[in-house]
Amino acid sequence: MGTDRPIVVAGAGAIGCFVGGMLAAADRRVALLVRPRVKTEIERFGLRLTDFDGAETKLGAGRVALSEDPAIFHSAGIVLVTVKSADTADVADQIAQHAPQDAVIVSLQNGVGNVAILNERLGGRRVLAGMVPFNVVAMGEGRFHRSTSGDIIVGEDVENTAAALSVSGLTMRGSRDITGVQWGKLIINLNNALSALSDMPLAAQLASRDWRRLFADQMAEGLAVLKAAGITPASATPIPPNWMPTLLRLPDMVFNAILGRTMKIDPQARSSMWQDLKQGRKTEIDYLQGAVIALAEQNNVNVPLMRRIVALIKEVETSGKGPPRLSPQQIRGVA
Ligand SMILES: NC(=O)C1=CN([C@@H]2O[C@H](COP(=O)(O)OP(=O)(O)OC[C@H]3O[C@@H](n4cnc5c(N)ncnc54)[C@H](OP(=O)(O)O)[C@@H]3O)[C@@H](O)[C@H]2O)C=CC1
Ligand SMILES: CC(C)(CO)C(=O)C(=O)O
Repeated sequence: MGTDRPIVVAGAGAIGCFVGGMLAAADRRVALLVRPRVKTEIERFGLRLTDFDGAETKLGAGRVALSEDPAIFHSAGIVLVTVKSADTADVADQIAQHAPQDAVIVSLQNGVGNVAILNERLGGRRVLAGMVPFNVVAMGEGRFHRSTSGDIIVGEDVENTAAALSVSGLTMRGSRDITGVQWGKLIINLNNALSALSDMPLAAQLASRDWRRLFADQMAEGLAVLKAAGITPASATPIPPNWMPTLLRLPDMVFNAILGRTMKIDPQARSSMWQDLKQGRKTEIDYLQGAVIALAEQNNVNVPLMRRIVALIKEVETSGKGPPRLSPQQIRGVA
């Protein structure tokens, strides 16, 4: 695979620009497959990567290659897939057409279905699942802000791709149970919709016990589905996924003490689904709640809260009016 060949980022948005930018800042050769809007933004402002701990990395536009043309994959050693799940099939076809056969493809996407789509379309190339635990918000003018802590987890492989991609300020670790890690992340991602419907920063939401109880109730539905389906979710933090509903329901003081010890989260954090609604884009709800609901149906488990949340998100997607600022009671349908 060789890290002397470029790392090509397939889809330069919040995650793609942050991860690609951190790799470029560590002198890796990085190329971004970009949309025209993002290309213009980076050409004008360069990249400014800021962090929850106050770290800041600036890169001039020339530090990363930018192209709208998928021919940019032609000499890739590693391709990082960072498009939203609905775009995976299209970008996979572009990679299949242009990337070398020995390029390693790493999905840094949420959800549990992207790797299967990539494998199906990439004609025998090596595809690894990855999990990004932290939140990145596109702030405009070339700034991408990482607002929560955590290391990226990548499926373990003999070539140790995770280590090859680890640089100062951005650690990637290998895991033998990447499928469990992805399911564990999906349970956390069920909250993306609640963040989007509330229009609140994640830290403010987590500070409210009413919101935490709602998070917990939806997660409990999700965990019951995984249990019925025989799936064991794994955690990237010291807190096992199955404990999360109980922890979230704890009184503020106890909850804050535990959260403070396990992760950092700053006031800017907003879920990727909030960013989608804010920009009038379709969300990944079908790939997050949708994947759990499909399993619930196969295993005869009721998930009424999750179904209501999906319906609310779809309403907002259709209206195009952006995050609707609903309260926990409105989301539960009791207000
Ligand atoms: N943001 C976050 O904090 C986190 C996100 N994730 C996951 O990471 C993945 C990426 O999310 P995020 O970075 O937020 O998404 P973004 O929407 O910010 O970025 C994706 C980018 O890819 C572009 N794109 C899509 N298809 C193509 C294509 N064929 N060619 C070129 N560009 C393309 C999109 O353009 P356009 O919009 O014009 O289609 C967009 O600019 C998702 O699965 C998300 O769930 C995981 C952890 C945290
Ligand atoms: C916020 C975070 C990190 C966890 O839900 C995320 O995965 C997202 O925004 O999509």
